[in-house]
Amino acid sequence: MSEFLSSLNERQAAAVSWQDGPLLVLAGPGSGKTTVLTRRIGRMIQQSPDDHYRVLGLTFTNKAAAEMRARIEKLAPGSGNRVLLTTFHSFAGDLLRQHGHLLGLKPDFTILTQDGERIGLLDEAIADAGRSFEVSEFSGERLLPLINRLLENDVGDERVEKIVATLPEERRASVSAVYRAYKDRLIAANSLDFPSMISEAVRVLRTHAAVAKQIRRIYRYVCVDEFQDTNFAQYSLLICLVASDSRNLFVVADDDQIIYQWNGASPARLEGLKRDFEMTVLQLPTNYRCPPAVIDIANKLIANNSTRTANKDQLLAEKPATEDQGLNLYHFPDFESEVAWVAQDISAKSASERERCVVLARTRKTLERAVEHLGNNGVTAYLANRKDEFVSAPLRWLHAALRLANSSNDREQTRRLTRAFFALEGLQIDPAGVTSAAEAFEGSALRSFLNLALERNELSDHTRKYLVSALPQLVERLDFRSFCASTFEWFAGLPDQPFLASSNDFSEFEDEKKVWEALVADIEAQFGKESVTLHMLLQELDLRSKTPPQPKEAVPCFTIHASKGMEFGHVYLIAMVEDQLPSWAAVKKGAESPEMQEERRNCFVAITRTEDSLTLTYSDKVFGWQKAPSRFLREMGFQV
Ligand SMILES: Nc1ncnc2c1ncn2[C@@H]1O[C@H](COP(=O)(O)OP(=O)(O)OP(=O)(O)O)[C@@H](O)[C@H]1O
Repeated sequence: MSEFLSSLNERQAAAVSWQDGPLLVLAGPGSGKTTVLTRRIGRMIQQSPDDHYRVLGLTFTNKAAAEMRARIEKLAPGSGNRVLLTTFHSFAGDLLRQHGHLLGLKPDFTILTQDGERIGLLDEAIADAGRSFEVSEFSGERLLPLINRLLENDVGDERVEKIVATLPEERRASVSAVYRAYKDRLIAANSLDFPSMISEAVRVLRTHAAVAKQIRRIYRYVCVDEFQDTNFAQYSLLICLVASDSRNLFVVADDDQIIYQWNGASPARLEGLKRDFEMTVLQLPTNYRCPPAVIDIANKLIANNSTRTANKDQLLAEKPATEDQGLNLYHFPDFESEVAWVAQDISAKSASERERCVVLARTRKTLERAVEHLGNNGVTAYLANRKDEFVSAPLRWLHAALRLANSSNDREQTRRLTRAFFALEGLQIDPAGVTSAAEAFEGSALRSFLNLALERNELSDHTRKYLVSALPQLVERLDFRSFCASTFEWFAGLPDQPFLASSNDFSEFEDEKKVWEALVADIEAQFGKESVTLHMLLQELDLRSKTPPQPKEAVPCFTIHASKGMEFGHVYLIAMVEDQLPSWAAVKKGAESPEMQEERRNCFVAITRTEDSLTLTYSDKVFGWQKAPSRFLREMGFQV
């Protein structure tokens, strides 16, 4: 038997052996979906040494892409140049760097990562559209969610008015005009936001058949992990990428794990996929992760959702039952005693078992209490905080300098550069002065910054030397690698400033330096070091979270969304009350609402992270409010 099939069950082996045509692997948590996806890619590459086609694997997070790359490299060493494992956004970014000129984009386009920047542009688009809006009702801030939805749903200009049909007629035309103007503004500013990266990539492929044909020739096989999370624009991209004659699309998905409905994911997408690609469906019901008692309550819970795929197989536990079943439910008078107990229970475990624990909850607010109680019991806890931008002054300086080298007189980046410089050197350089000098000086804000800084007598020798040698590396030669190295040397040589070391400007520096190095290494591994240009580096950095890795010995406290795709020895799912899980919003929408079904899937995802034991807790009072036990506890078969 091939090494790619060893220890797999019959259905998993069938999925790994699948060669041509469309296959949907529809399976529950812990059933080996990621395993079969990576093994199939490894097998295909290894068994076709004389072929040149590439396999494209699309994921939602860079973490998942990196993990799959590592797994495939282990299975089929040296396969790197025949596989592209990347996120939808990174793929779209790469496509637009190469072909965006067909839409008027330059390869060094900027990604707008902050809502503030997008709102500013949208306000300008409202003015461009020449509509007389009442500002309070029709501001960029108010319109942004609607624009997001239109972009995420790949709504063409001609369909906008139908989509917003509930608005009065005059407003419909206005939304349509602003939508068009916003997209034009983005292109004119040589920038994109996250949703428009996907929709513009779709536009290139739809309007330029030769480009689509070339991509389909290179990537003869397309695979998607966690397909259930795709929004409509991502699905449209997929349709453009898969050749309609061969339909070599391999998708793994679980409709019971759709928890991004608010981001455009929908149970209907899987139905559309089956219909559009005439997918063969293969189910993998065997669960290798959870104890049988957990599988039992998971099956009972999810059976209450009415929008599931018809005929979906129940999960079957592969693990044998143990005496204690690995399942507990505890009830407390109030939330404080609940989290205090959880913290004590975790702290009483051995160090090695503690490392296998996780605390899960629907909201961060409840997790913050758990972190505090764990700390009181001498246990370090880790509450992941998604970070889209660096916050320490050294990294802010580095990032702003690189961004300015890429878009030479950007006011916002100039402002960030001068603020970071003040934190590092204690010297105030007026950003408006830099911008106006740049306008007179070939447009380079970095060059004008250098000139203005060098005029200042207060500049330390160490910093003067750095600026004189390093900034020209960047401005004249775009040698960002030497610039980064010189910058880190400059940071290391800055005089100790103990009063600053504890301030927010510096406290995260060491962590952020490691994150920077890891991100750059990851980007270079994905694209090949020599191919990474400055604008590519910046765009890819914008697509990646700046969150530092979890300290090894810390107990993670995750929202359910953050725990997706992971597994833990001991799971503590806390605050199992109405208004928490299910959320207040879902309770308001009603028992049969799509929101309530999504909450049930959240609960399903949470409990199926369990490898050995699941502990559910709830209390009568949460944050001072009387709360009823979660309806999901009853649905799982508990008497509450
Ligand atoms: N045939 C098998 N024999 C033994 N263990 C297996 C087998 N298939 C998968 N596993 C194990 O089951 C666990 C879950 O596998 P994997 O992470 O691939 O599942 P998944 O379906 O992607 O899960 P989720 O949907 O929750 O992300 C892993 O620890 C994996 O090693």
